[in-house]
Amino acid sequence: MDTVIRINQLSKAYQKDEIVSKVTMHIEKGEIYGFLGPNGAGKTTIMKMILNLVKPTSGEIFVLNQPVSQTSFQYLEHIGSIIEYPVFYERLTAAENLKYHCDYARFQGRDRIREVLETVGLTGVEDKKVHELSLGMKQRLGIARAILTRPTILILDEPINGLDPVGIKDIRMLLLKLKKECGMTILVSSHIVSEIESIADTIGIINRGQLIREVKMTEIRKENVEYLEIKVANSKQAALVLKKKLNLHHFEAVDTETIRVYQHEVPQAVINKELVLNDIVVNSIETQQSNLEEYFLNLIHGGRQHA
Ligand SMILES: Nc1ncnc2c1ncn2[C@@H]1O[C@H](COP(=O)(O)OP(=O)(O)OP(=O)(O)O)[C@@H](O)[C@H]1O
Repeated sequence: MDTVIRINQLSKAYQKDEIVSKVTMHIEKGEIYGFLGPNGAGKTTIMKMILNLVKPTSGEIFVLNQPVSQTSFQYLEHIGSIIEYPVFYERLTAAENLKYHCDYARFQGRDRIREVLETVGLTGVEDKKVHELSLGMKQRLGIARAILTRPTILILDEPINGLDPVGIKDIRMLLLKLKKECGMTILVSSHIVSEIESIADTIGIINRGQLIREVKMTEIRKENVEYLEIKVANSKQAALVLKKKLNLHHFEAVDTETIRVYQHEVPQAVINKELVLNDIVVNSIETQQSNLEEYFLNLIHGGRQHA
């Protein structure tokens, strides 16, 4: 696979404060790269450095195999972006805002305006003034503007921030569509794991300026532990049966009615039968998987999170 954005040992300091520290990242062609980290971790600063809006203190950035330097701007025609939030002429219409962007970018293709509005699901609102649009619509209009000149890379800084569940779903669907139908490479940041988990191909986890993990989602799914969650009338008694009768030892009673079994060698049906034979009421038994949220919190806080 081609690496579209390669970042090597990138650092940024303001005065003596190093807010990005030796970050190395690889964003592959055609993937959605979820850039995850708590507020203030350094995500926006890294995105700004990729876009040549902030000068790195040290390290290297390559976009489409070309090194980014203070004087390189040509590569930016391959990138569409929204950093922080999209800013519009609020009293102009959606279409007028896009038209101005075409002029500004010296892009000859005004018929593309209708096309991008359709892509982002804003057909019919071209004549609405921007201040009349909802936050979710503004975000989608921002994405329409970012893809107007047909860039191959899209960089979005927390595009889901502040949106309601429907707005979040719309953006997720839109990003998947841009990846699938337009072959775009998308770098999208978020501080909320669940917003990105279902669409990302790769996750980069950043905390306090350091990239603590870059991992394919397929790997995370493999790494994440599968366990059997059993709901019983009395988890203490059930634990005794698991230990004494089935010789299991890797399990935990999460509360008085829930047991999680992390060993896989004893089939679910056998566990169920043994509990029932020993007069334990089993209300449900099902396979579960710890999710990215737990994985993320583990990495950020260095330990499993308990409620
Ligand atoms: N120009 C600047 N001068 C000094 N400090 C800055 C500057 N820009 C950012 N910072 C600091 O760098 C740190 C990282 O900020 P950044 O905006 O990159 O984080 P982030 O992960 O995008 O978080 P958020 O989601 O809150 O925007 C913060 O502590 C911020 O206050």
